[in-house]
Amino acid sequence: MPDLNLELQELVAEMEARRANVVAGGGPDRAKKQHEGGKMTARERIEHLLDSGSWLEFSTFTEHGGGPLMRGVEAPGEGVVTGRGTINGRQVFVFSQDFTVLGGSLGKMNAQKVTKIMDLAAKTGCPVIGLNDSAGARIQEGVDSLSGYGEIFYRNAIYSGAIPQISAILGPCAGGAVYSPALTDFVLMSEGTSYMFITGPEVIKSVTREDVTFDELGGAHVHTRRSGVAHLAGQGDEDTLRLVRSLLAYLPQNAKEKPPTRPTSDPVDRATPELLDVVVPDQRKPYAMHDVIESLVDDATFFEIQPHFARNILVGFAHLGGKVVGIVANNPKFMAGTLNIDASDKAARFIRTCDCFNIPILTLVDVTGFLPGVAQEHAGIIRHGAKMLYAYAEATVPKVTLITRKSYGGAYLAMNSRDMGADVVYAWPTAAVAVMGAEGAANIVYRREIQKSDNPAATRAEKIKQYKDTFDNPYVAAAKGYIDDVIAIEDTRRVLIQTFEMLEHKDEARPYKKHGNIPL
Ligand SMILES: CC(C)(COP(=O)(O)OP(=O)(O)OC[C@H]1O[C@@H](n2cnc3c(N)ncnc32)[C@H](O)[C@@H]1OP(=O)(O)O)[C@@H](O)C(=O)NCCC(=O)NCCSC(=O)CC(=O)O
Repeated sequence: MPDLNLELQELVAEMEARRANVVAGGGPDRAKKQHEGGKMTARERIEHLLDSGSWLEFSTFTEHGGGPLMRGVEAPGEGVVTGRGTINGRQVFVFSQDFTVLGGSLGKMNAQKVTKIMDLAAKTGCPVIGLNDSAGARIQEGVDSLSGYGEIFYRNAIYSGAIPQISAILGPCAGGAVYSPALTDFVLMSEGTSYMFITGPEVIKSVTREDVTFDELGGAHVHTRRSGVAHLAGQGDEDTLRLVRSLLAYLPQNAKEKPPTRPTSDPVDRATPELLDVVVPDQRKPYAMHDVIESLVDDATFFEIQPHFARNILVGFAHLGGKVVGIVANNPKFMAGTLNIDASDKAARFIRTCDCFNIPILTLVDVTGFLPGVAQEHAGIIRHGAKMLYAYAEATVPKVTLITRKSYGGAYLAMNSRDMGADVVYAWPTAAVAVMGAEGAANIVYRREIQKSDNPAATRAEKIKQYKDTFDNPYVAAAKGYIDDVIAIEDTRRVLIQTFEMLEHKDEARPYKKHGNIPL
């Protein structure tokens, strides 16, 4: 009879030895290289991201998918660490690519580890967070690795809108690999240590002869400012992971739930007299829309998304009376708050994100119109601007619009006017709703009269005043029911909170369709 106890001890020891081998990943030298490059290892990142003690790992003993070029190759953990944990007590699923193992490259079994936790996340209705640090498709595994990407992209698309998907880019993310993050709801990058591109500097040099560094081509600075590919950037791994935790606090677990509430001691009826000094009636004086938002929301806390991209429009999350709202606001400080292609894309995407995840939308309007110009027209502002209209109309979450000052022309509609589906529209006494500004309007409508006049300048001034007196106010629109009420600036927080409360159980049906066809 063998000694059962001894046999069991040996089995346990074997499991522990195997596990230790996997946990060591590519070994201390490669881990050291990660640290020297200013990066954490895959497991250190998980520890920083999740609540302490909440980690439950899966697929620890998965091995690589084989093939002639993989004979004799060891890949402990298969280059990715996968499992579940909690963030502020709420369950999330995580995959963390391990650059110390074959450069975190993605092969067949690596992809299987990832898709397993994606499927579990979908079945249990929880967010998925991907920590990306990978050299891309595993060259030795050929088409199997491409297929692996396909399996992940497919799920990214299928689960889109069902559960939140967040990507943190903490190292290389190149070639086909970029499309998984691009298909998720939010992309966060780490400043200085991460990059994303379809083809790298060497290929670009050989094809187009352009000289560009990794960072200039696809670093966090470029993607959060110019391309709009990334939504937020942190200063290094720790900061980026902190941002992921913060972002999650504004999102529900899945499309069937509402975002968590956040208790606040900020009174729901707090008056905001400070806004009387911010929004002055002189239409030419810009003001900081950030100041307006911070005055209105709980604890002056606005979690801005894409703060450096298309700064003419602001989007982000905040709480009103403890409940999450998504805010879309023109920013008169930048390009006079006009709407252009990038602003339309940014806003439309954000509106749809809010709608997917049951987040009511507050729209703050101060807009003179779409940005005029040949470049914008030729680049398709019609197609892009249409996305905003579509996204607002499509959204069934509570939608409240507040016109702070100007709201002119097509942009009036694109900023969620009543006709475009706003549930309630408010205006401040400083608001003006018109087809265009008084100067432009007078020049067109009274051109002949001005030309014929003995004193064209005086006639022009008189006509401008006439137009202003008629339309430069909220009352024409209010009289026709396009504005539900003109409200006191200092009373706005209370009014907004009560209005969103009123809309809390809004239920709006749409006609049967397979899915809509948003202009792209
Ligand atoms: C990402 C890098 C810039 C990182 O450079 P570093 O100097 O930091 O690291 P490194 O080159 O020493 O790589 C670390 C370890 O990962 C291995 N390694 C790197 N890239 C790999 C890959 N794609 N497949 C398999 N192994 C790979 C290296 O051999 C090395 O192993 P060891 O530690 O044992 O020495 C570089 O590795 C690189 O350019 N890799 C190739 C990227 C690429 O072309 N991927 C395929 C994309 S095609 C694709 O995704 C499909 C598409 O584009 O559509």
